[in-house]
Amino acid sequence: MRSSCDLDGVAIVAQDTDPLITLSRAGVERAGRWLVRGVDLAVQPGEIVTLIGPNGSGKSTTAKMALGILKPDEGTSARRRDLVVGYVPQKVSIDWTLPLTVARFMHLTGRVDQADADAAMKQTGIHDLRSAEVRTLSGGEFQRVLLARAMARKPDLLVLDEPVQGVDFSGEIALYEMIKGIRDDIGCGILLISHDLHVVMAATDRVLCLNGHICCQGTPTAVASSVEYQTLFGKRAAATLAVYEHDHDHTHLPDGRVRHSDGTVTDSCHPQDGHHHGHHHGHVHTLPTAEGVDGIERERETHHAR
Ligand SMILES: Nc1ncnc2c1ncn2[C@@H]1O[C@H](COP(=O)(O)OP(=O)(O)OP(=O)(O)O)[C@@H](O)[C@H]1O
Repeated sequence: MRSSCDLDGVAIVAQDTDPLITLSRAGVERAGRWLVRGVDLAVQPGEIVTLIGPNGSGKSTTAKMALGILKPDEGTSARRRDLVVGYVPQKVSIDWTLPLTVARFMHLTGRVDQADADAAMKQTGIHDLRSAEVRTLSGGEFQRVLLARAMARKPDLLVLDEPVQGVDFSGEIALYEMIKGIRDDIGCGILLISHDLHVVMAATDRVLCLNGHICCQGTPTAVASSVEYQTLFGKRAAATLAVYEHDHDHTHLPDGRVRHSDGTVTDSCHPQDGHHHGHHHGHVHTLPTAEGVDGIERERETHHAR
């Protein structure tokens, strides 16, 4: 049984068997423009859902709607009652001139039990860094500190906005292994945001590709058994990474317009676009880049080059 929507347009889900968070046909509009529209999304306990899409495609906006930070202007956003969320945002504002140790940073926002903070620091491998100044940490260490801080809350849902940013390839693999380990240990749901359009965490149950709406969704393909990927990534990486093959029936043009499968061009995506399942290539998102309009295909090359 669900309670009715409150004044914020955010429904509270009463039943423990419902998903942790649910978005139904949800959208956010600013200054007459839909940042995202028509988004259906649910995350169950223990499930890993990865949102992918190019820069500005609405991934963070979607996550913020799911968390209730942003109110949908259309559709609904529902969360389980008393849902505990661990959120690692894309950007963290810190006054780097102030001395701040890792141990203090763990308690900076919100109350966290010391025992939970210690356990989280151990699990993310940063316990030995607890007396270190946050400003001296490497990118990978700082991401692990953010993860530890989110975990110490013992969340039902962990929301990670680009957790592997600023982290090198082996650090990325280590972080993905850690995130999977957290899910296995505490059984929380995980909503992961990534701008890598092709390579996702292998433990991902479902991938949603956003570009102002859900362009396509499905399960990634495991690459662990592929000799080609083992050669490219190494054995450990191939076991941790998977490939997502897109399936779109329309093309996003560099000027923001959309070409549909029947050849017509419209100013924006229709909310009813997408929602396709299955996996095959044969689509192209053309995005403006310094060199021209080669967004996705270029990213694939970049990744293979690593
Ligand atoms: N408050 C706002 N007012 C107007 N436009 C906004 C606002 N917040 C975000 N946007 C715009 O909405 C679009 C989606 O932003 P969002 O941060 O959700 O994208 P994203 O997919 O997470 O991007 P990135 O990969 O670059 O982090 C962008 O074009 C952004 O400029």
